[in-house]
Amino acid sequence: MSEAVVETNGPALALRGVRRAFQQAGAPDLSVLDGADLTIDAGEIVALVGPSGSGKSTLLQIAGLLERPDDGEVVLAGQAASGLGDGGRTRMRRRYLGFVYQYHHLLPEFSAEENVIVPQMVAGVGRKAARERARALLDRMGLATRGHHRPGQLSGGEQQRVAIARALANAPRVLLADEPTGNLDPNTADAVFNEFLRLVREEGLAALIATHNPELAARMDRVVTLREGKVVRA
Ligand SMILES: Nc1ncnc2c1ncn2[C@@H]1O[C@H](COP(=O)(O)OP(=O)(O)OP(=O)(O)O)[C@@H](O)[C@H]1O
Repeated sequence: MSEAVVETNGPALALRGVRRAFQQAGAPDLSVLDGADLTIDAGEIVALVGPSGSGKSTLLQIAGLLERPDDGEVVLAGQAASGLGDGGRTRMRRRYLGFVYQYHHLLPEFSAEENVIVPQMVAGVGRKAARERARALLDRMGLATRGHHRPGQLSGGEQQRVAIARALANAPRVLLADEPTGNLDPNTADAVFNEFLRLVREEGLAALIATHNPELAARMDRVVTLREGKVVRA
């Protein structure tokens, strides 16, 4: 099968019959995802909830093409990922996906602005255009004056704002986030989450956001729950 990335209409992200089990020493395999189905339309923001250990991170890893399911299909921007090799999956990930994690994972030796520039240059964007996009995103996250600071010189909330700007740098089609404000105090989390949602809506992205916080989940377009390995309505 060709590894060329093709664009088609349809849902931004679809998971179909996704299964994933982990081996456990001396015990039967642990089935985490057992036929999970989920479709997210372009521009739709979906909260993913479920108890600790229900498989939210596993589902995000599979949706993000970072892990392969044992069975089932991931379709991103109309293209099924299962037929692709590692190179094709990496290209799809770079072209279509942005990630935000609980911990920011910024490069500590680089400034905030450079942290948003680097992934664009990896994707082939010229330095000048990448800098302009980085400045615009940081500005929209309320960090216009902090672009030259390194992560260690920023507060936790500011670091996470930079991580959000970085995730949006290459204008992904789908944003995947795992407890994006879970590391912040409640007030900061609230403010950062509002800005995050505003930016995702302004950019017209589809998003799947795992959270333990029901108040944050309620601000999204739709809430789905992982229960016994399946995606069900909340
Ligand atoms: N690589 C792995 N090897 C073995 N077991 C794993 C692996 N990754 C996840 N698991 C197990 O799969 C289950 C689901 O884990 P996962 O991290 O996806 O849950 P979660 O819903 O994101 O949990 P939390 O809300 O606590 O972050 C857990 O029981 C976990 O221990």
